[in-house]
Amino acid sequence: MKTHQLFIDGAYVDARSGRMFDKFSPSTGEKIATVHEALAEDVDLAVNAAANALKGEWGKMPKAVRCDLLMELANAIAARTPDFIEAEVADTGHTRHFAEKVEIPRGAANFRIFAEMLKHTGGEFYQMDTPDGTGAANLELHRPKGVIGVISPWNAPFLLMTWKVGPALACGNTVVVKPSEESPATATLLGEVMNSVGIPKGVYNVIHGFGPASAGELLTQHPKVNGITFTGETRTGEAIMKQAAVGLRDVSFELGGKNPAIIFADADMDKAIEVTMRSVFANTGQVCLGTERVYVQRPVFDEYVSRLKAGAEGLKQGGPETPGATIGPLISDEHRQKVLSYYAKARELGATVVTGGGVPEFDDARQGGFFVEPTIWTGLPEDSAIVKEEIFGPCCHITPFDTEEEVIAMANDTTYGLSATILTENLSRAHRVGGQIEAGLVWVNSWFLRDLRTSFGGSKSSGIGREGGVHSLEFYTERSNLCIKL
Ligand SMILES: NC(=O)C1=CN([C@@H]2O[C@H](COP(=O)(O)OP(=O)(O)OC[C@H]3O[C@@H](n4cnc5c(N)ncnc54)[C@H](O)[C@@H]3O)[C@@H](O)[C@H]2O)C=CC1
Ligand SMILES: O=C(O)/C=C/C=C(\O)C(=O)O
Repeated sequence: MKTHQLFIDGAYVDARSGRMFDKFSPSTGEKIATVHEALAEDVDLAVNAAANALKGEWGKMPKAVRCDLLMELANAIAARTPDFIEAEVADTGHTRHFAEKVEIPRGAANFRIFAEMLKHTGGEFYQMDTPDGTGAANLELHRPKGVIGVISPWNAPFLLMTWKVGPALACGNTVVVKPSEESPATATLLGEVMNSVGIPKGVYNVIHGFGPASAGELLTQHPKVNGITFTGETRTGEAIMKQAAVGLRDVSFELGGKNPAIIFADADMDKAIEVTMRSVFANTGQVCLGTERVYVQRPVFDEYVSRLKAGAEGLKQGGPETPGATIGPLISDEHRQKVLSYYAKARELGATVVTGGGVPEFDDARQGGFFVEPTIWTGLPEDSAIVKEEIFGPCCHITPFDTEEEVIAMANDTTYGLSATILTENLSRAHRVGGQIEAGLVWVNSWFLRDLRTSFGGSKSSGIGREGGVHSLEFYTERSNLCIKL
């Protein structure tokens, strides 16, 4: 049984609050860890450690040295890949394949890319004329923002946490990370690796706990936190924004989605199935970028539905302990209840259940886990809760369409605007339709293809701001213009 302490000022410490909570395995339901919960005194210690580190060795470190250190950190994470995989799959129930191929390598890449980018980024310079003819020179300077509060979710814990910590540290900030209460392990383990490569103490701090009236709320309200970055549910984003308003702290939010996939009749059907099998079912549908609404042009509707059904029924359910498993459990019993409430609602609303819709039965340890059946519906109107609300499970609703105009209107008829996927072999159509989709990310003939230099984030209720490439550097620094009269 593991115990996860807090990581503050370069050391693992017990929470002064004296409070602990339990962490359960998503794939068996058994208790796997006890976690120390940070309350006011602990949060204060972590934030003060981060604030002090800005004034010490880290704050004075030349940019090139800092970036080299982060490259070393990326290599050290890669060297500890098996440990990170074990920690991540135990907390999340993810298949080993997903952790090995996607999550942990991206954790290392999230440090490498921003260290490389920062090292080679030049500055902005504007020369201006003045009435006396001597002119002036403007230098746009970038300073670290300060102490960054990182609130991260459980669906891809290491990937999403390092996506924030990587650029924050590359820009010279310090961080206090509050990982989800459902996934404390990899953020905690990272403290050990930070120490092993010599990242100065206080630069990276981890506090555990919940959101309201716990570590999350206390961190985002702390007056010495200068910026807050968050990935999670839209309503939580709204709560954090209110908390951040005191003291006018800057925020960067990546929030929920109800993302469409649009399959045109001219699409390569093998590709359409391959792409949407991933976009609907990868990580058991617990991906903010995932597809929960599929729109299929009428001539290929029946073929698409029957082939996606076959694909869903071919998935093998199981956690990291199950050889050959291709789809894992949901993160918690609470989340399973939420997903199942939508399964029940779909039935009440009269959906055609193409496949799934229930809880699978197992005759082994998986019976205690938080599994639900991969599920496909058709036949519901566009204004039903199933088509409008983020479910965050392995499920989608499929609607037929006839024209481009009709499908663009349906795709955009949502309060969200995170991502979309278009399947077509017609490049002009891809360009025409893709440009009209109100979402931060639109993929054509692919999904989750990520170039880390590009902007990442959502419009409407799916977020505030963009991270990725230079956009991360913009959020994690404070600009000042130095105007020198010549
Ligand atoms: N868009 C996305 O990437 C994600 C969406 N979700 C959605 O959110 C639903 C709820 O899942 P949760 O884990 O409860 O997500 P959440 O958005 O409530 O939690 C994410 C993080 O925010 C923290 N938090 C919660 N309330 C807070 C507050 N007032 N102040 C500061 N921190 C706070 C949590 O402790 C956690 O670290 C899921 O059912 C799913 O639909 C969940 C995770 C990620
Ligand atoms: O690739 C990224 O940077 C972000 C991926 C986001 C998710 O997987 C998510 O929030 O579900």
